Amino acid sequence: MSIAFYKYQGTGNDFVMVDDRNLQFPVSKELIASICHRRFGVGSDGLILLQNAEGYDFRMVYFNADGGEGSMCGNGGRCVVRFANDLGLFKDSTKFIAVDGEHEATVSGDTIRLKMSNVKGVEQYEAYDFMNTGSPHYVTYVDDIHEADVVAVGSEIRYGSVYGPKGGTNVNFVEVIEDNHLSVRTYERGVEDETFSCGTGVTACALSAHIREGWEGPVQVETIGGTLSVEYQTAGEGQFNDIYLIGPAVRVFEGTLNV
Ligand SMILES: N[C@H](CCC[C@H](N)C(=O)O)C(=O)O
Repeated sequence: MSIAFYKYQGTGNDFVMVDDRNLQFPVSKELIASICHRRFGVGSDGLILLQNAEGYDFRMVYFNADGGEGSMCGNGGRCVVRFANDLGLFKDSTKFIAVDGEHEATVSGDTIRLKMSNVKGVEQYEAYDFMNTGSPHYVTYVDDIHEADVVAVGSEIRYGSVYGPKGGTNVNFVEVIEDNHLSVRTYERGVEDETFSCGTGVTACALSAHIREGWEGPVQVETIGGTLSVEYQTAGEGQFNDIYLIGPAVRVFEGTLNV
């Protein structure tokens, strides 16, 4: 069968997007992994199905590049908002449902402002912070982000004895540039590689830095693929509400999958 697809990217985190409102997409781990493969397929960090959802403008169903259904994806969320806007499903602001619950978003020119799930707690250790921003994130600090061995150290932690048995974690490396300004590189589980940007990861790093540095925010975050901004309200120790991930998301090309 032939399926129309669209390729989107948000700060270099790229996704194959399918309008699946007719629920025709033949979901299988192997098929999705082959579509996301950068040699044998379209090539992307993940695949997103846009489906109908009662009471919402749409549902976001996100799969990692390995074909497994992932937890929340912040950049994918921003990209699917752009896709829904391109499809004419809403004009300026939208409410949709994803694996971690309800999300609101607004579109203003190039910029997508996505409301993230509340963060209910941050585990703090000497060497790192750990929290769930829709996906699990390990946040560790380095002096020079360019020197970080993201894949080697990231995969060690992702598969290690603490997080490996719990389903793994994404691993973020943070360099503090100045007040309210970070540089972040991320090893993503499910992609099992460094990606150019990770939205839920960038969010976790901004909140971690708020706790460690006492900043007021918003926090600007540099990634390999561009700049994101994170706004938030504090809501008690290690708790945050009204978290927004803000940045660009664009359609790159479209085509047909023969599956
Ligand atoms: N790239 C995504 C994160 C995907 C999460 C995924 N790697 C997992 O934990 O299953 C983002 O922008 O937030």
